[in-house]
Order: sequence, then C-alpha cells, then structure tokens
Amino acid sequence: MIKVDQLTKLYGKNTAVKSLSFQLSLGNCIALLGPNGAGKTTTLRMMSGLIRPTSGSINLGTSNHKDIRREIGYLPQHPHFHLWMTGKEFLIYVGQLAYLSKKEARKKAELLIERVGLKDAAKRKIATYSGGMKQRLGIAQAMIHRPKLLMLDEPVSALDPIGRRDVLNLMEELKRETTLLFSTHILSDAEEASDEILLMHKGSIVESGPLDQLRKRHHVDKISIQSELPPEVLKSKVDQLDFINRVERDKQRLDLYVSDIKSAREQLLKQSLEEGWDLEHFEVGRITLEDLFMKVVNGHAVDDRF
Ligand SMILES: Nc1ncnc2c1ncn2[C@@H]1O[C@H](COP(=O)(O)OP(=O)(O)OP(=O)(O)O)[C@@H](O)[C@H]1O
Repeated sequence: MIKVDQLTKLYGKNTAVKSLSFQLSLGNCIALLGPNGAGKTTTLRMMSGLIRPTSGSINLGTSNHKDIRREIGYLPQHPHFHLWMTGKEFLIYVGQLAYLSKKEARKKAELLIERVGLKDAAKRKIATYSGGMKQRLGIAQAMIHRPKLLMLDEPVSALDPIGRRDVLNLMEELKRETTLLFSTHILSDAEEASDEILLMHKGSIVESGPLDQLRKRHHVDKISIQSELPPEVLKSKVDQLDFINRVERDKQRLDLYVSDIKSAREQLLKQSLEEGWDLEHFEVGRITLEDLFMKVVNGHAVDDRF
C-alpha cells in the first residue's frame, strides 16, 4: 500500500497542492485527473522526490530504501532526451544513472526496448522517433530499475491518435506488472486506462474511487421542462410534487431531479395534462460523471448536487 498523507505544496502565497491524502493499492492503475493547474504535476513531482513537499508525507509501504527515488519510475510531462543517442544507448545510459552495472544496464535496455515495442528502432537516433515512440522510450527509461510505482505525467495528451493508441495499449500491459499512476486532463483517457480515479481541483481531491462506483454515485436522473407558463409559475406547481427531489431553474427551463425516472415521467405528464401546463419542452436526461468533470474543468466548485 502506498500512502500519501496531508501532502501540501506552497509556492509563495499560492497553494499548488492542499492537504492531499490518498492510498494506492499495489497492482492498480490510477488516474490523477483534473484540469490545467489542478496540481497534478506538483503532486507527481513530490511523489517522485523531485521537489520537497511543504508538509505531509509519502509512504511506499515496505520500502528498503531511504531515498524513495529508488522505488519510483517517473516520466515527466515534457521529457528530455539526448536526441543524438540511439534509443538503446539512451536506455543503457539511464540504467547506469540508476546504479545498474554496464552489463546489467545493457541487458535491461535490450529487454525493455523490446517490451515497449521499439526493437526495430533500437539502433536509430532518437531524433528520428515520432512523439509516440519517444513516449514509449520515456516509459522504458522510467522502468529501468524495476520501480514499485510507475508515474507518468500526461503520457498521452500531446500525442496524435496513433501514438496515443500505442501508449494506451502499452499502459494496459504494464498495469499488470506494476502500480501505475498517471495524470491526465482527459476523462476518456482516465476511463480507458485506469481502475481508479483521483479527481483533483485547485490542489485538492474532490472525488476518488473505482470508476464504476463513481459512475453510480454521480448518476442522477432529471427531467427538464419548459412551458408557456412563466417559469416561476411552473416552479410553484412542481414544487408541490413530492416525487421531485430538487428543482433548478435555468432561464426559462426547469430541471427536476428525481429518484424514479419512469414513474416521475408518467406522473408529470399526467399532472401537466390535467392542469394544462402547456408544455413546450419535456426532456429526460441524467447527470453523469462527465457532468461532474465538466463542472470541475470549468472551474466551478463541486456543490451538493454531486
Ligand atoms: N515552480 C512553480 N512556481 C510557482 N507556481 C507553480 C510552480 N509549479 C506549479 N505552480 C502552480 O501550482 C499550481 C498547480 O500546477 P501544476 O502544474 O501542478 O498543475 P497541473 O494540474 O499539473 O496542470 P497542467 O495540466 O497545466 O500541468 C498552478 O497554479 C501553477 O501555476
């Protein structure tokens, strides 16, 4: 179990990460999801030992090393490669930096370059690699010392669809071998690759858990209606209906939140016919994890609707 406790990072007066606490189960793939500036990179950099937290702690469980960097593999958002080296040379070089002997580094480089699908390009200069190939090489360098936790900062955001697919497939395979934590600002990437989501907003975690549980928790049915009646008159009518949990007004339209969509639909239609509401619009919909995410992305606080 990897435990992050009350992790905080201040840059002057700006709180980049605020009292972050979470636990990662070994063998899971976790997405750190959030809009730009949420604090994802700062969190990963603290966890990888690149920057010091202002306060809080990171515990890797049964760590034999005092220096957590020995247990962690990290691919930064904008990795730097020596473009004049070949892919294989680069991995040998990185392996030696990670305290492997030259022989071990060479062996490991050969295995890994094949593992990430770059065997045919092993002797080509990195300058000739595509974006996706560079990311795969970056993942290989992060794994050279067999880390307990592999962290990838926005591994697919900058890639074209082919590179993105290649890297997502590779992540799918790697998550069987190691605990994988990756950041992204794209919900569908988090959904595709991860078992669990940590949703960050303004330096804090606003939601976390396995994807299916989050989906269930944020699945709320609603019926949107609009009529020829003024919205305040219509609202006074629906406010009296006990099967409606909450009513929100959006200009002329009312959003009615309900628990049982089927029966609510029938009762509403019946009521509107009986009372002559003159409905112009009647739409059945739902709030989903996407809506929660869009709210966070658009910079709104997560209110009690979710
Ligand atoms: N070295 C720094 N000095 C000052 N402020 C910083 C520094 N690094 C990050 N910040 C600030 O901390 C906050 C979180 O930034 P961070 O890069 O961690 O977010 P992020 O979620 O990774 O966003 P992005 O997707 O844009 O990389 C932002 O307000 C950012 O401006």
